[in-house]
Amino acid sequence: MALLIQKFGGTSVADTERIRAVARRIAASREEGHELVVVVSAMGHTTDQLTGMAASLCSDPPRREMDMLLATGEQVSIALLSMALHAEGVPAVSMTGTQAGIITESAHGRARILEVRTERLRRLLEDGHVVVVAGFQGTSSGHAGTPEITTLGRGGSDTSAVALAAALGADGCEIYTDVPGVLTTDPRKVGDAQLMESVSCDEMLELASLGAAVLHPRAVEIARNYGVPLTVRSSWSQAPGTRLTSGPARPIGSEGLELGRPVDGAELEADQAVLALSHVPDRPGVAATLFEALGAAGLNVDLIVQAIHEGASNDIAFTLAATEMERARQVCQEVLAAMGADGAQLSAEAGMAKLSIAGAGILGRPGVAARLFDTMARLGINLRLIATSEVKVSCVVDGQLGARALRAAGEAFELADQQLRHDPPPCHLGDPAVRGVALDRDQVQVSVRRVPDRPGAAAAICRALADAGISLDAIVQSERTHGGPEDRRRDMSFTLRRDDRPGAERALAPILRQWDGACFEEGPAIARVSAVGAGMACTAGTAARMFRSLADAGINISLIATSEIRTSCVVAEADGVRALQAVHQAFGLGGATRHSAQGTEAPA
Ligand SMILES: Nc1ncnc2c1ncn2[C@@H]1O[C@H](COP(=O)(O)OP(=O)(O)O)[C@@H](O)[C@H]1O
Ligand SMILES: N[C@@H](CC(=O)OP(=O)(O)O)C(=O)O
Repeated sequence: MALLIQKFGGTSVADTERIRAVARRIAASREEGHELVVVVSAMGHTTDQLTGMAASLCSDPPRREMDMLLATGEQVSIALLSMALHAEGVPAVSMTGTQAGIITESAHGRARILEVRTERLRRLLEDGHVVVVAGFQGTSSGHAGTPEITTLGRGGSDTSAVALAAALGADGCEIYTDVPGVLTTDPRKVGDAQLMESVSCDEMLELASLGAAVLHPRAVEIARNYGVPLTVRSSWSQAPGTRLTSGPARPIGSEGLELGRPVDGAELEADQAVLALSHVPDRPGVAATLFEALGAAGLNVDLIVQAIHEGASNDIAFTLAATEMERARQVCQEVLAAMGADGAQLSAEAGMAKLSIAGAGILGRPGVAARLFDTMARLGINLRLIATSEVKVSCVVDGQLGARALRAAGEAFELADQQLRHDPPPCHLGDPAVRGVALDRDQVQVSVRRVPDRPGAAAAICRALADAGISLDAIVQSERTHGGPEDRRRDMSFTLRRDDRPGAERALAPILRQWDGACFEEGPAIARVSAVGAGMACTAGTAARMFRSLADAGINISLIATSEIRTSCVVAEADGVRALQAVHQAFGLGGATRHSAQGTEAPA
């Protein structure tokens, strides 16, 4: 007999017929002897409909009232499912998040779970009940100690389910949805997407936060932190679905279930070089040609960043081992000459070091990157290049300052000596370079022009955004500079969530006023296509293959950002789905089996 948490998403409980089918499935699990806690979402697109109703009445509804409204969606499904279970002869009790003991922060609309008080759930389980819990919601103790209904943010029922599994020490958490499991990409957009039997939590964290809606990244983070056995399966079949694999678990600390220490370790990779090209022509195929040539010369590139800048030409920078710098410089020169890129400039700097902090708690906490950059700024260390992902933040700094930078990062994140590593071993050869690809159309690209090129500038931008609760992705500094040595400026581009754009402009206004001539600039509508795989860092040529597939489809790349296990390209919004299809095909991810989603896409 096992204790299982089963979560059924909105599509699986979209109407009473489906609720009945879910009840039968739960009854069958119980027949097998399992103890069950069931988490459900609101029926179908209820949450979108409620949000639409609120918007029709008020342009900026109070967050407290939004939580009060949205929490009703899940309350309908728990009651109906419990009734359907009674009809199947299963003793079931429905519980709101509050009744189930889900205690959260007081941040309305995006609350993190602090703890789950499991006494009542355990008593009901001992009495033989199936407990049906409303996902996506909890309760805070409020400012004056008064309990308030909170919601966890869109897609939050996955988070509720995995948090309950962690707190109850369940034997497994099963996410039932409208697809057979985690596929190589969204089957609604790519017809031949294939099922993955297993995927690591690190890879899933990236995929989920880059657009794979099948699992919420916060749920993956909890599963990874506490070692919850997690599977994703279809509500309509008995097939085993996808198993998530994670490293060793850690005990639930006193700091809050979702708020544990965000950073697990820091590492420094010495002897790096930065190659930088500026004023490169902005047309499809440039990045592909360059990185193919580097790959053909046997050069393994690590981080890559690229963005379009003033004059509609590109700046591209990448890092690799310093021992390979001269050969890389030669290859770049040859490629630029062959392209006839007369106005392009090339620079190469050895003696650099890459400092990285890693931890599943970085996800959704923009303050973590900001704290790292603040720490560097206080030491007067300039950031040559920045790469961010959901589980890692890296920056390239002057190699002579590397050891100091690592120590300071260790102090800032309260890391013990054994959590600080010099020159970490390379990744495991044999991991697939690309497991899956994802498309995110919820992002916008923005630029901040004429940022002072001195320590602390990137930190100030990240800090201002972090204080406003805004996460940045893909931060790219231009290679070209404006102004003389006294007042040298660079442009910075980044992507952020579409909803956050107005808030970002407001948050940055005070600092931009201090930097004479600096300004905020919105880019065109974009889509971000990303490839993710644990073997990416040790498989030469992966990025080049992605760039080539886009070039062959005639798609221009306006921004490139990589981290260890992913490469993201920003393209025009209209090219998004075609870009996803091209990249999926380029890595041979398609197959003969057809998997389709049962639900309908959420209304725009
Ligand atoms: N890599 C992927 N694998 C599987 N499904 C994906 C992937 N990327 C996006 N999806 C989409 O996620 C959807 C499931 O998530 P969601 O609609 O939130 O389900 P639920 O209603 O069960 O919560 C699928 O219908 C599919 O279109
Ligand atoms: N009902 C909430 C929570 C949720 O997780 O839903 P689903 O499991 O259907 O993605 C939402 O729509 O955001």
